[in-house]
Amino acid sequence: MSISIWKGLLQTTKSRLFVQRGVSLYNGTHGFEEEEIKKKLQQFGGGAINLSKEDNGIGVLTLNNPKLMNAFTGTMMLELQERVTELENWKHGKGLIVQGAKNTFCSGSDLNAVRAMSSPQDGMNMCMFMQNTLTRLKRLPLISVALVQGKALGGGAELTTACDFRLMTPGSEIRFVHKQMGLVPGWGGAARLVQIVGSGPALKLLSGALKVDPERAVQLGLAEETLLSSEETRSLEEAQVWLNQYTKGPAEVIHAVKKVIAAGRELQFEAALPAEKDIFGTLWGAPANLQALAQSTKHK
Ligand SMILES: CC[C@@H](C(=O)O)C(=O)SCCNC(=O)CCNC(=O)[C@H](O)C(C)(C)COP(=O)(O)OP(=O)(O)OC[C@H]1O[C@@H](n2cnc3c(N)ncnc32)[C@H](O)[C@@H]1OP(=O)(O)O
Repeated sequence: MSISIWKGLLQTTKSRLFVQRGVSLYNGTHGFEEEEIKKKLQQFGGGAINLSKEDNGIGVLTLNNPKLMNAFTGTMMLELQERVTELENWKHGKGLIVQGAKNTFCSGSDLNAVRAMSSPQDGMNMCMFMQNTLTRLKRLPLISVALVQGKALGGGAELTTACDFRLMTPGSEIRFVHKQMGLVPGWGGAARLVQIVGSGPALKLLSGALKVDPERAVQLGLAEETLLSSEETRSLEEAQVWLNQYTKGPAEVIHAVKKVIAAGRELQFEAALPAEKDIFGTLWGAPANLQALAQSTKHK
């Protein structure tokens, strides 16, 4: 078989793998033994990841560990994976808002757990587990927004990059503090930050462990806008109004919109085109398309 045919097969396989639900980045050959990692994370309890799914197709995922500024315990990492699996299977879902409880976002990993999991293998296992989950979160066929109230630090800052957009309240802050801990991002936050703001600004944010306020975040393209209210309930309402602009219409069309954009973002151009074709094919002549054709052709 010629090289070009092999290349074509590889790209088609990649584009098909890309859209499959729940595909893991890592397996045993990387030393990733998921059941072992889950047992380890289970030892570090506290907090919860709550998910409410509204009839309008908007979900609200809340990191709920306010005593520790919504730091991620081991069991919260496990619950986040469970919620992402639930969202992958939410047929009527169209949008997702990720927030923290008690008007602050997330202060990263629970340092009590970090101190107890300080072996290289434990660190790598937690890293691979969270990379898997946050990659699946980013690839959800929903339009996702991180509602940043208060502080988003370390792994919390990385979590904001695993959403499609970020909205920030007055006085809030995103900060990649990793360097100050002798670390770099490990949950995929560096790779995603480069995609969002470019390598130059990303290098400054990481090497300077810079505090990014809403104004600077908007300038960098890291945030869409600064909300009017810093009050917990009101800012969530503002975020829901913002997201509703983009989630009107049938869920299957919103899912397809997110999938073609994700394909363009993550695949080589020659692989993104067949992926887009396959996604287009699921809508052509489908109910939403036929209904639109039966109505007026004028777009308001
Ligand atoms: C891949 C990245 C990942 C990793 O390497 O595993 C990480 O994310 S490492 C963690 C990175 N995050 C941090 O270093 C943030 C540490 N916290 C702070 O800087 C501050 O707490 C704050 C978030 C800026 C808030 O400050 P402040 O408003 O002054 O409140 P307190 O500091 O008093 O915090 C209240 C309470 O919460 C506890 N807390 C806060 N963050 C964490 C955390 N990440 N892990 C565990 N506990 C945390 C803090 O200790 C206080 O508890 P009490 O002292 O018991 O009241």
